[in-house]
Amino acid sequence: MTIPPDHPAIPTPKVGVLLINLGTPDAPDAKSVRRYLAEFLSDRRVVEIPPLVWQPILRGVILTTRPKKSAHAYQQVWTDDGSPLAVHTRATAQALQVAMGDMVRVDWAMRYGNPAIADRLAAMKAAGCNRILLAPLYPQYSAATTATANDAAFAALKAMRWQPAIRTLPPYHDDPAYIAALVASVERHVAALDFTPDALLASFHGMPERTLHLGDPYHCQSVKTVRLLREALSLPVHMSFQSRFGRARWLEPETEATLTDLVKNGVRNIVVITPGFSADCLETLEEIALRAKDVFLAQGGENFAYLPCLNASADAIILYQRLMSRELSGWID
Ligand SMILES: C=CC1=C(C)c2cc3[nH]c(cc4nc(cc5[nH]c(cc1n2)c(C)c5CCC(=O)O)C(CCC(=O)O)=C4C)c(C)c3C=C
Ligand SMILES: [Fe+2]
Ligand SMILES: [Fe+2]
Repeated sequence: MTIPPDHPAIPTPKVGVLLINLGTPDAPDAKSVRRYLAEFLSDRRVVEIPPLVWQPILRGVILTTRPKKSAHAYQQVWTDDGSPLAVHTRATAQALQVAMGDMVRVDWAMRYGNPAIADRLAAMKAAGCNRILLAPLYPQYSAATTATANDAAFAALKAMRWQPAIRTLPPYHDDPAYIAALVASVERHVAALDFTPDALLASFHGMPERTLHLGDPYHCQSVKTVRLLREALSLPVHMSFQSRFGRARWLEPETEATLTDLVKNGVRNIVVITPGFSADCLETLEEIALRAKDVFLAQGGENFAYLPCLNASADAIILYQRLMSRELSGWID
């Protein structure tokens, strides 16, 4: 059949980008934190202990003690608009939507809690998206973050009769656009400080050490990010791993121990960045900007500045536009 000349143009495929972050409680109270931790820590990609062993410990010990303590920590960083992780991720999606224009629909979701990945995928599909790029916002690949975000998306697709076509964003730990965004952000924030730093510490979220021996790329990708930062910055750059959980050995060196060693070695003025986090959250704002700062100053440090994550900054939007446009090649041109 030939298409008559007055046939309406075939509609351009509706392409979507779903930014995915880790997830956060709905409110900074023990009940909401408990619900969030129960979902998060029951994920077998996060805690790789057989459920018959792990669930009694989780239900009997962790979920009876940790929610109250964590809720107190969340209260110290909560904003009028909600949890920082959600606020920054939403702002990033909104700014990226403006940057990418009408050809792409940009949405955001959380792996745990709200907005749920399944709900946002359904909404994108209902809006006509038949090609979707899943973009877990983790520069360094980890099964506990990147893989589980994609798992949740594929589980949602499993229930769809008519699935959209899917692509996933690879890790971008050594992408020149990511390093350039971090360097621009560090230089801008350091120029605005009222002290001159002796060194910079890049603190990454920790992982159990066994994941490194099993061949997971997270540690090596974090080390490469730091090497590239070192080559681009004029400050001495150190690295460490934060947010230990449980009794197993985690990646070393640990952040607070590293800060203590740096003071012993004469560093008095430090800037700390958390390049493994795309958005500020409990782990950066409470653990680093508040608690790690106290440790550094108590050990004899004089000046400590935590520099924010890329969040929804202009540097971040330039980076994400570049990353997403590359992955969308052939879908939008
Ligand atoms: C086994 C435990 C954990 C692993 C493995 C883990 C890996 C991991 N996490 C992030 C990013 C974030 N984690 C956040 C909070 C958080 N992480 C754990 C445990 C593990 N993380 C817990 C128990 C918590 C909750 C808070 C607490 O009770 O201490 C967050 C912040 C969430 C927020 O609401 O602000 C982020 C982000 C990465 C990148 C990662 C592996 C590379
Ligand atoms: Fe974590
Ligand atoms: Fe923490």
